[in-house]
Amino acid sequence: MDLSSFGAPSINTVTISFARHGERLPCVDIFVCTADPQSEPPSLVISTILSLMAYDYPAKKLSVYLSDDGGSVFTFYAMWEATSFAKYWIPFCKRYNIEPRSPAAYFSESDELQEPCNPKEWSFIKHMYDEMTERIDSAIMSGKIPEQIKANHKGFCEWNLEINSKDHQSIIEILVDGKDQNAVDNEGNVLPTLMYMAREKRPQHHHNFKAGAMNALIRVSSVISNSPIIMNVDCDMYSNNKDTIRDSLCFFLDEEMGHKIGFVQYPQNYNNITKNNIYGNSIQAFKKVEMGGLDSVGGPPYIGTGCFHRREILCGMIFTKDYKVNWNGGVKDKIQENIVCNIEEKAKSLTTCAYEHDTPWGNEIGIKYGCPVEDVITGLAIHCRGWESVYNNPIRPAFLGLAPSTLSQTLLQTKRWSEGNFTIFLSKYCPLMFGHGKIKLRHQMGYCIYALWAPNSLATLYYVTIPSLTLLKGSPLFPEITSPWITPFVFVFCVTNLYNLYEALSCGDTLNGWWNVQRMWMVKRITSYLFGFIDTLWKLLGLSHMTFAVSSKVSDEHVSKRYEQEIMEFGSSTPEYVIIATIALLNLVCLVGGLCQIMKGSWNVFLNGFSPQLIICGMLVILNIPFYEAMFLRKDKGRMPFSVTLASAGFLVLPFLVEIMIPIV
Ligand SMILES: O=c1ccn([C@@H]2O[C@H](COP(=O)(O)OP(=O)(O)O[C@H]3O[C@H](CO)[C@@H](O)[C@H](O)[C@H]3O)[C@@H](O)[C@H]2O)c(=O)[nH]1
Ligand SMILES: [Mn+2]
Repeated sequence: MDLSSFGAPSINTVTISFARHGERLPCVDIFVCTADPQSEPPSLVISTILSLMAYDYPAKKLSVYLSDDGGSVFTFYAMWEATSFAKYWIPFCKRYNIEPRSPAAYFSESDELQEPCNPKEWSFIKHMYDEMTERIDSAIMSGKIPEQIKANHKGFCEWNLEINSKDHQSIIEILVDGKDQNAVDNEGNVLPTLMYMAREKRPQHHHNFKAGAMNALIRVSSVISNSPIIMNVDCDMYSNNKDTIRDSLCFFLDEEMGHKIGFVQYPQNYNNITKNNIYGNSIQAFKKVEMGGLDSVGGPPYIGTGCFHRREILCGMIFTKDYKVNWNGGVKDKIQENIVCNIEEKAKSLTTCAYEHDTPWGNEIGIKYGCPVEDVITGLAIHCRGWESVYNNPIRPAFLGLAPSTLSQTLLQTKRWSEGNFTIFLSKYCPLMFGHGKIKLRHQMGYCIYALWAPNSLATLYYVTIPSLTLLKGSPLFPEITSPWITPFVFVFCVTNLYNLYEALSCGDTLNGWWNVQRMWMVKRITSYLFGFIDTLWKLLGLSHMTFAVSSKVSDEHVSKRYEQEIMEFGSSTPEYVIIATIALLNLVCLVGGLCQIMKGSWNVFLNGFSPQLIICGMLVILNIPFYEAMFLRKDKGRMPFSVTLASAGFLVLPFLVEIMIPIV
């Protein structure tokens, strides 16, 4: 997508400003968040960290910060290991100009030596990497870290017996101090600053999930590097392109328009999407067309990862026409303060549970609290303060991460997002309750549409049940094709779907992939959006509190195998599956019943107007094929649990019982 057609600065003008800045290039702080060593394994986290440390950007201007909400000694240990490995990895990457710079991704992409590396060196680095991951994994397996390793860093002392992820003091450890003359790689080049943070957690204090972690990082980094640009990624989103920092700065440094730009957002790309996108997690048209198109109306929303912000705008600054940037942050502070311990102590005091009490943090300053999509609502607030944003979608993806790889994880993630979007919608009308009254209607329009997911989920339920029932019972509860208003409806339905199909195919999706996305939309509407809606109402009534279920980035061997083969994963019983199975069975039973009636000749399908029912029901049955397989044909562990099939068969009988008692006329 050519951004310039939407009014964004073109790369040409920006390359010029880049050349002009030279040594005066701004410092950049990189934030990485992790929350749970089980769903986000430490070796995954450090691969991301290493890819970020190896950016093609002056190392003395780069600082990488990890926030660990899991407060895990294993994550800290992995970070300590990564510090030593970085001394070999970074010069290796730079010497041979390799991509991607996440060691996990690099070695899994190329199990064999790649040109132009020196074979000996390549094997040496690979061996070193394998040994490191083995040490980390075996420490995790055994549940403890060898004493001789612990003796190497004072940081390990922070973890005593009483510590757990929900109850611990602030832990701040500077692993590589960029100001230290001795912090160099094995070729004597400066290393980027590297820091580990686990903010204080106490059971009686709410910690505001990722938003709280990001805000703690903003404060901590302000006393360490205080760079004017902040980039953030989720712990699975490794850098896949060594030039991303330079590319992004081009937008901020643009002489004509740069001063208006608050943040530069990259798409969320995944490296684990199957050929036909079985869970519909990657929608190319959304990434290529819709997000890009938003550049013409002030820019895309902030989507939580793969984003560069000005520090000032994250701290609440309002845009003014004569806004002037000070690009000097970062370097100056590095020279001023030099005693690591002092800085660590100061940083700790900024990450206590009580620090934010009675302050504007989480509202006017920093990432906003109280919304499960803290990213989107924060981005909207930034737009409301007058800033624009830019979407950049280079051909070589800037970041690659992990999409949910089971059905339940996908539905859980969608539920969180639907709750979040619904909360944004409500925040307009209940500002007191959510404290985000400043969102303007214009910025909100899109979210009104999201909010309609609740009625939408009900409408979907209607369209997946009533046509079938009508077909079976022969009573027109579902409008017939002959009624005057249904014709335009059918026309609109067909045209939008055909256009949608065309767009998907032209953006690189497969036909099968498009079909899978349709199935997932249906499933998400009758489960995630429905439950998301109910949960948001619960919260509104004060009956429950906000949660943030971290999506798992690992699955066991058999589960991943099925994922690669594009076999849907069920396995355990959940209410969502009962809904899915009930609807699927209902469609099947009704289609069979309807067809039997036709065979018996009791009504002429094409003359008395039941053909739309037949078509819709038939399509739904085809859409539901993987669910029938999961219920009746599959033998593997990921099949639909028998209890779910039984429960849905029970629910299926209900409408027929109702009919016996109150006959449908
Ligand atoms: O208490 C928490 C919970 C989560 N996280 C981190 O937040 C990130 C996103 O969590 P994940 O489970 O991967 O959620 P996704 O649905 O994949 O995340 C998308 O949606 C979120 C909002 O719902 C955004 O915050 C993310 O940036 C965006 O990638 C991960 O790095 C987590 O480690 C924390 O740091 N603390
Ligand atoms: Mn994620």
